[in-house]
Amino acid sequence: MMMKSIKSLLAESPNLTSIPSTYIFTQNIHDDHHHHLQASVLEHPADQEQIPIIDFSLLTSSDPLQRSKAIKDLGKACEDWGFFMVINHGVAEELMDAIMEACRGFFNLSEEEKKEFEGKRMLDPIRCGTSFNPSLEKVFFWRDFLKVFVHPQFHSPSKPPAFSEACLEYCKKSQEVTQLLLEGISESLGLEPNYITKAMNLELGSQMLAANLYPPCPQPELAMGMPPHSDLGLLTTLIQNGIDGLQVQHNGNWVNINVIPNSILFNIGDHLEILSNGKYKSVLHRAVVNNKETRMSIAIANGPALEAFVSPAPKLVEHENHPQAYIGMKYKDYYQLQQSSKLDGKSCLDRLRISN
Ligand SMILES: O=C(O)CCC(=O)C(=O)O
Ligand SMILES: [Fe+2]
Repeated sequence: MMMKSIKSLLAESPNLTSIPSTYIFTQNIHDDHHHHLQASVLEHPADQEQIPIIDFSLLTSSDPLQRSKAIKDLGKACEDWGFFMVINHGVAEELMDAIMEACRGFFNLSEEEKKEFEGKRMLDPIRCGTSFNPSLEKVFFWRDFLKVFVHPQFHSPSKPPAFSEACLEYCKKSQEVTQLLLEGISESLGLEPNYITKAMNLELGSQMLAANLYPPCPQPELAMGMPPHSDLGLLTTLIQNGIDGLQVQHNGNWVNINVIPNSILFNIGDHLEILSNGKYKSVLHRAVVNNKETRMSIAIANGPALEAFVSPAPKLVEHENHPQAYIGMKYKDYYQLQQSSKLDGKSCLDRLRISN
């Protein structure tokens, strides 16, 4: 049976003042960062570092000097942070609003209607639920989700009616940006611009859209929207509904991400870490919750083809200085491993590390 969503939990107890004990995230109780989580999210300390901003229009510039500088900046952002905010990306604001509204519409369906999209198996193309993997978790996350495979085959829930068109269009447009970023990243690694596209067989690339809903939580300092994790795939695309809550780990600190309206966030996934032989690392990030407004985010995990075998690019493996640091694995096997495990830091990628 499907576990109760956060949405229905709140619908049944609209005056909830304390969260059920199964949502109390005690793992970090002695962690200062977590203790002061809420305060730091609301205060937005001005002196806090921020992730790099990439101006996409420079990356597509016809001026070779400007373009090569943009590629250098992109490489630096990947190396230093693994997370960056892209502006001037050309994806229309209306389109970003439309997909956000479509996802909100989905979450607003009745529990009965959503049942149809519950999805039981890992590779079911449409799957909605709550937390991450409730059957394995002792503590649940304050999050409902919808996951949809949108490439190479496009799938979409049939409800709400506007979902399919908004989703198709948004995925298509954001994919154009992702593709050019991956070409720039390829170049920044000293590889042919189309190396990643070819080696990962991106024509059949696996793209999974994950919509996250974080309703207001009466005790936000005790709960977690999404625990520290890295993403699978090459590059994740992330947008939100104007409400902050994402934190990224940088030099051992949790940094609040203040998202510039209408920008798109990107972050390095585990498979780019493998492909780059560890030069670009996937980054730990988490989502915190608040007690005022419903936060939504929409991620697209842009991965290799399910059948692609992912291992470090031979050009980036050097026996003396950069020995091969990860064993290769088929993307499909990694996907199934990750989705059927607990979401726990970089534990999945750790299994592929070679200790040199
Ligand atoms: O909600 C967020 O900002 C983060 C979501 C996320 O990390 C994910 O969907 O993988
Ligand atoms: Fe993530």
